Amino acid sequence: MQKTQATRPFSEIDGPRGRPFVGLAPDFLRDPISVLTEGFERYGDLVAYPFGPRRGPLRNVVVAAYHPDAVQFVLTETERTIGRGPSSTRVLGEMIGSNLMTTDGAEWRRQRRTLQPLFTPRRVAHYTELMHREAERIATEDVPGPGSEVDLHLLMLRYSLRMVGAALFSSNIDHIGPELHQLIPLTNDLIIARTTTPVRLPLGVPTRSNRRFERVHRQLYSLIDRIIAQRDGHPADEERDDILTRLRTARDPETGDGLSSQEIRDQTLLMMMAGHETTATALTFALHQLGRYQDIQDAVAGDGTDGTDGAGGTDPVSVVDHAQRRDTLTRATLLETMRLHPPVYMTEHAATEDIELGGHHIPAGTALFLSPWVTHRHPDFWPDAERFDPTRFLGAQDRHRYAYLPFGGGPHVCIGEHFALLAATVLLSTLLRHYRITVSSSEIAIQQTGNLRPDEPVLATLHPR
Ligand code: HEM
Repeated sequence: MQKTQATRPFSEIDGPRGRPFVGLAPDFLRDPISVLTEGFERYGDLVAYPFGPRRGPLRNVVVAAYHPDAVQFVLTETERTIGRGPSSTRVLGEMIGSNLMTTDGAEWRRQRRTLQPLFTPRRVAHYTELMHREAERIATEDVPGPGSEVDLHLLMLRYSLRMVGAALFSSNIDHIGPELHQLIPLTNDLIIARTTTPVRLPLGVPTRSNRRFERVHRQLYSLIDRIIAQRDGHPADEERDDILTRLRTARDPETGDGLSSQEIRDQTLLMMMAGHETTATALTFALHQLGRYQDIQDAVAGDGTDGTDGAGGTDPVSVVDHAQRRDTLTRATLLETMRLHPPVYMTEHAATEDIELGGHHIPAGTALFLSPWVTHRHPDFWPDAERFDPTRFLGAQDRHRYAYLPFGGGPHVCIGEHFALLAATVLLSTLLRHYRITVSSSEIAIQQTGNLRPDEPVLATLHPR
């Protein structure tokens, strides 16, 4: 680390005191978004949060960086002086194996090199027709009837599961929906509990919590094995062009090595878990916002159909063509939704060497938090931050590149970003061409374990247009 004269010591980073011995751990486990937001409002761009004693050998102080300059530093230094949060990554690995989210260094680079070509915008565009087919099915087969009330989140989970199932396995995986939707929050809870426990016994020690952890781990793998076996057991009429086939034939461009079958299980399980719920959450919040703001909804419904799509078009365009365009109100609506409700509202990192961040010295080993939720509301970068205004994302934008990070950034940027945005754009366009949506409540109660998700059904009425 290059220390400048002005570098201030770690101990001078301000932050809440927390409770004796345990610091803010209980408050954080209960309501992380409030702890992060209040820390920023009170102490500013860099905040020290005690998660144990503030001093002594058991000291555990986590630093949250909210200013886009510091966000940029953390994300772009990743794989150099900054790595993943060690405990959460280790525990995630115990649950879902060795994959892009649980490795770093040379092993992660090898995996990323091999998988990256599967997720380029051009490659992902091949799935647009398939996404449109699944979106039409949702609009025509899954909405109970004209003027009926639906749970938007359930509907979006169904869409994103079908879409992920079709893209990953060319299979209809509707039948695993109930099991998976029960397993995802359970998995999150177990991972958080094991990450934050003061004494983490090896999984081989048969404590009650270890046995539960192992049981859920086995259930997840049994699920992925059943899906793969079901898919392989059905001969395809034509050559399949799904992600599983591509994983099986993918080669590391540097060494020519392929992935083992265990690695393929781990990566597909990760993609199913990482891609499915996050996309559904983004869509649920987007539809809910549009239910609140009917004028914006009408504009999005007309986007692409009346020649005023912001992309200079003058003819109505199909959902599939419209989804390929970048500067559209539909896409801007999704981006603005994820500004206010980023499905991944916080990420954890750690300094692997001594660094300087926000003018302070940070010793190696310190855990670092970034929070899209807080940075996306930073008043210096987002005027009138609480206002839902998709036009922020239309046309030329000269804001700080790291003031917006729903998909992270730097080397570990979300590999599924283009896929998720495309799938969500297609669904939004399709559904709004069929229905006008009104919502029953102006707010969505939020559950914050793991990722963001609605805590209760998000009720809406779909009126045929
Ligand atoms: C709206 C939907 C999504 C959101 C908001 C989202 C968000 C994120 C974020 C913030 C990260 C960085 C995490 C970190 O730095 O610790 C990430 C990483 C990742 N995401 Fe996504 N994601 C979404 C959809 C998807 C989809 C559809 C897939 C898979 C097909 C996916 C697969 C991954 C993987 C594999 C990583 C790890 C990348 C690496 O470290 O190399 N995500 N995602």
